[in-house]
Amino acid sequence: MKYISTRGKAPELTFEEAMLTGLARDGGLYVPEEIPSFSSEEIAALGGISYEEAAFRIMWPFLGNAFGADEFRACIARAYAGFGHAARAPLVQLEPNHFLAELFHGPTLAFKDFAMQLIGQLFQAALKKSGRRVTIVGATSGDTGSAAIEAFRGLDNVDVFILFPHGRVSEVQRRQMTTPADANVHALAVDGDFDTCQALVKDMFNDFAFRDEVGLAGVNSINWARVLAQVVYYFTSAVSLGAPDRKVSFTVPTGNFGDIFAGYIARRAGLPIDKLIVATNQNDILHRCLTTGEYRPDGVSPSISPSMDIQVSSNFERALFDALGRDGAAVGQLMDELKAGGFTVPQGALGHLQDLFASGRCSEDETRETIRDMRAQTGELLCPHSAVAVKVAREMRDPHVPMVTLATAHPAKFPDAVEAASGLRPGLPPRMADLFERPERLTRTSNDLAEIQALIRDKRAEA
Ligand SMILES: Cc1ncc(COP(=O)(O)O)c(C=O)c1O
Ligand SMILES: N[C@@H](CCOP(=O)(O)O)C(=O)O
Repeated sequence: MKYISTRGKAPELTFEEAMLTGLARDGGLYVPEEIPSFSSEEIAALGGISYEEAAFRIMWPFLGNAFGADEFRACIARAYAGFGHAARAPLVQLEPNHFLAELFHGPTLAFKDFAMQLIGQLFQAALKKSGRRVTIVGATSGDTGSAAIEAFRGLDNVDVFILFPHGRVSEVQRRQMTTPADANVHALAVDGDFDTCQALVKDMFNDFAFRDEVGLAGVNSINWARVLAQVVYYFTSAVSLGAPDRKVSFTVPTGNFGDIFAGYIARRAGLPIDKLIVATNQNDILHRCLTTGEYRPDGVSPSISPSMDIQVSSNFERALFDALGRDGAAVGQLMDELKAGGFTVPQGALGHLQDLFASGRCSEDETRETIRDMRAQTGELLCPHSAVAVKVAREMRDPHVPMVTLATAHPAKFPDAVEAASGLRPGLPPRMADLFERPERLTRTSNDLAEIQALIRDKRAEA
């Protein structure tokens, strides 16, 4: 199994190399050269087995010979052992033929734990063998950062630096990043928004001298392993609703396009998915692009679903690559235009994207109304991100096809917004009950690349 860059100019890599590399050296993102395909019998056989066994069967064909089968099974077992629900990704019914996949039972209460807990294990296994030391630098709008810090804290061979937009994450998210005392993890509060943080991370990858000096690695969804681990719950959800004999649709609260791209991979691998619906908040660049073909970021507008406050959506590049017939030069051209302000998706590629993805948008008022109504009608207390998706799913779903809406975070990560909408203040699980008493440790910084690189060098030297 080989991995190739969406810009077509970086070396082909194995799964393990792609995982440890993050961004390709030509600025592109790694994707599998070919997508393995599962037969109807193989999909049906996922029914009734554990989440861990399903995870093994789905991911294994993507790995090549990166890990031994027993070694990979052990990594999966350790990754999901700390989840607070036996099913890992349980489905609850909201209304006839509409289900919620609760993806927030992991250690940091967001869907990011599904991938991050696993790649924490895989990094550890790979680095132990090679004796390498890496510096993980990640950008977060709140959830990736806490999941990464939780997955990598205290590990040998890894230093972690998470850049988050100062003042633009919830207090719970910030404290999840700033309260772990482990010396190898560092939370950096950066002036700017998530796009600023993500651009800084990409600039660090494109500075080859720095990249090689510190052994840079990435755990944002630019890392293929992140996307792969998220493919699993599409299969497990669909199978429990009748796949492969029945088609199932999904609505996904979307920001960086990683989660919905995992759904696209599941469909390419043979899962009978009817509609894949991109749900955006008021930062609706993806919805606008999928309807008009114009991709022109016009500034992030802070919302009550802050983890989706993104305008430069990294993984859209992976979808464009396929829509453009895997033409790396054409992708590179559009990405150059993006740097200069934006691009227009060529007609043929737009038609292709529209066949693959539907989309909808949810305003701030609609998010609040959905939280309130769903609590009253179903008893389910949604986080604002999940509410964005539930609203879009209810508007766009075919009542005859089961719809799974992904619930990507626990409401307790956003207690102020949820309380303002529903009158109920969701509480943190007992293991996090003292989160607000724990001492915080963070570094404030400007968004100057050289300043942040110097900071990373200093902190690595102290470790
Ligand atoms: C709670 C939550 N929901 C949805 C999203 C959007 O997911 P993606 O960036 O994979 O599109 C994020 C951030 O990524 C998130 O943290
Ligand atoms: N919403 C994310 C943004 C980063 O996305 P990623 O999936 O590319 O890591 C966050 O919470 O940090």
